[in-house]
Amino acid sequence: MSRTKKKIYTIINPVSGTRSKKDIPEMTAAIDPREYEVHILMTGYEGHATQIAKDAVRDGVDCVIAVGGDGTINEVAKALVNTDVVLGIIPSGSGNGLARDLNIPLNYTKALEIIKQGNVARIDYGVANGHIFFCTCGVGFDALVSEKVLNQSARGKLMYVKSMLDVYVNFKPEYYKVTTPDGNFSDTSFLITCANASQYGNNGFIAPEADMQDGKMNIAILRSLPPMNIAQTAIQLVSKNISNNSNLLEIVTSEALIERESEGVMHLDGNAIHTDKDICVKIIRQGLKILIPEEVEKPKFDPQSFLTNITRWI
Ligand SMILES: Nc1ncnc2c1ncn2[C@@H]1O[C@H](COP(=O)(O)OP(=O)(O)OP(=O)(O)O)[C@@H](O)[C@H]1O
Repeated sequence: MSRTKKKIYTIINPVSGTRSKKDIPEMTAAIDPREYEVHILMTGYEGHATQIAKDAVRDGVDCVIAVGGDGTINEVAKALVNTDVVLGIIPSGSGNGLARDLNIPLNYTKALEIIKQGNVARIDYGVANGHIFFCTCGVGFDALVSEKVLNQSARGKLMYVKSMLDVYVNFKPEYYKVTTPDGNFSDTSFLITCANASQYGNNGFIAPEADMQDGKMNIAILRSLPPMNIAQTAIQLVSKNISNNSNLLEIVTSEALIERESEGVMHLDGNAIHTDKDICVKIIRQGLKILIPEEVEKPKFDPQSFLTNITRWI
């Protein structure tokens, strides 16, 4: 008697990151063909990955493999939360924050091996004014940089650095009031980041202690960033030492209300959107099933990769 095969959808964002993805359809199609029926789908536009992932849920697919960066993973995963469909990741973006945080290798073959191992974990996700995020969301400087990047036709690190400088020179800190069950804050700030994952991507650790399975977020509030502190703060970000920054305050909590002076931009997993003056952020505990390495041990600070990280950020 023939057994029904399990179904996998592989969703590939052809424009994410800079690495070629030409081998990925063949690689994923070769996942044990006796057991699995693999469908390969390319995204054609922004938001398409969510549509395909919703179809996957409706079609009773067992696993969706997202091939892209944090933006693509966000689009796919938000359709899978609170379902039994498991997310697999082949990191192929620019920052790859979620994959790095979960110790998923950036190498395609190794990432596929993790998927084949079939170790399913559950991770938390965040909701900010109804918008789902998995890594970080926030307001202030990094939200404005995300918005600037979104409006550029060029891509690449140079454009990113230029956008940061453009935003920095015109930056006016806003006044925020943050109310949580675990502590409050009110003052002007350079940025406020709600971190479910410990990093923005590219090993820029804004909340090195954040844990994606604890039902909480680490709210990192950087009160100011004077020019003479920029280099030191960049070093602290890549060396997981941002807690030594005297301008940083952290609140670990499961929900928060962020009030600001007017409506404006907010970023979610590096993508900028416009939202209300007040932002309600909540963490939903372990609402996403995901394939991760069996031994999830967070990488410790590695002095050898330090220079590489610094080069990436500056
Ligand atoms: N065919 C397409 N054409 C144009 N944009 C697309 C297409 N498919 C997906 N997108 C959009 O591409 C954007 C960028 O993707 P993604 O964030 O995965 O890559 P990245 O920015 O290189 O990586 P990271 O977020 O890790 O830095 C997403 O916001 C997504 O909506």
